[in-house]
Amino acid sequence: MTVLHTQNMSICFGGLTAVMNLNLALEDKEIVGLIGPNGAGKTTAFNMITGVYAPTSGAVFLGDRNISGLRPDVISNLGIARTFQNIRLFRDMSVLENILVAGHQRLKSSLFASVVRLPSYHREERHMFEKARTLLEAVGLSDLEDEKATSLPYGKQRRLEIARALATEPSILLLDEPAAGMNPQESRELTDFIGQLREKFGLTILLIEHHMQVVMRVCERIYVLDYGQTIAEGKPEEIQRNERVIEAYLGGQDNA
Ligand SMILES: Nc1ncnc2c1ncn2[C@@H]1O[C@H](COP(=O)(O)OP(=O)(O)OP(=O)(O)O)[C@@H](O)[C@H]1O
Repeated sequence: MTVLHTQNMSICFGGLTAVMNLNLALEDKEIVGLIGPNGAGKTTAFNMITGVYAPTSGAVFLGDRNISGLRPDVISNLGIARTFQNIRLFRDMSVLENILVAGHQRLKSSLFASVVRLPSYHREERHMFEKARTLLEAVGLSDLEDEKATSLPYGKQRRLEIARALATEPSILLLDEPAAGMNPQESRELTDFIGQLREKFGLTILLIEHHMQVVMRVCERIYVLDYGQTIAEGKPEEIQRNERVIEAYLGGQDNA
């Protein structure tokens, strides 16, 4: 079952077509890679799927619903979450507080209930703490809940960022270069972690990544962009053999 697809999704910035006629489909619980050289249009594709930009032409569908151009918060509420290339944590907050803030959008209590602290709000708040702790346990950060977010080692900050995205209770998770800046040990752990996330949270995952070992190990299917155009789509072994891909991208990478 296709859970998300784009239909000839395109965007122009002035004279530059950053993404042209992208037809990408995610099947339920698939892990799919989106790769390509710098400036190929990968993050821009994420930005259109998550409502940061509206496509200039074409559309994004979540199930049967056309979500093109909806606001990012609306799209997040519909179950699409993302992480960013540069880690975006609340630097001075603890690990637990970072999760609590992210889960806030799922609160049902009214402003009035929270301001006068009605029992219903207390119940919901307690539930929020329980959920945040369950999430931290699931991503292996339980013992660090009181640490300042930025005091964590890099790999753990990435995990926390992913946990923050999960706090919005998504069904689809978009990861933008999660292995960026990681050492080989951390990126091996990340590969396993992404696989576990799908199982634990029943997620469909779309992954932008330059680290080819991570992509080839974790993705079941891969789309390759170059100058905004889709130059290949297929299984990892097909992509590795594809001449156009090798020429455009893999050939220039020493970690391919
Ligand atoms: N808001 C914008 N205004 C103008 N040009 C933009 C804007 N956003 C992206 N671009 C351009 O669109 C193209 C695609 O950029 P994008 O960031 O999507 O590439 P990418 O594949 O994610 O690259 P990288 O791997 O380096 O992150 C680039 O030429 C970029 O300069």
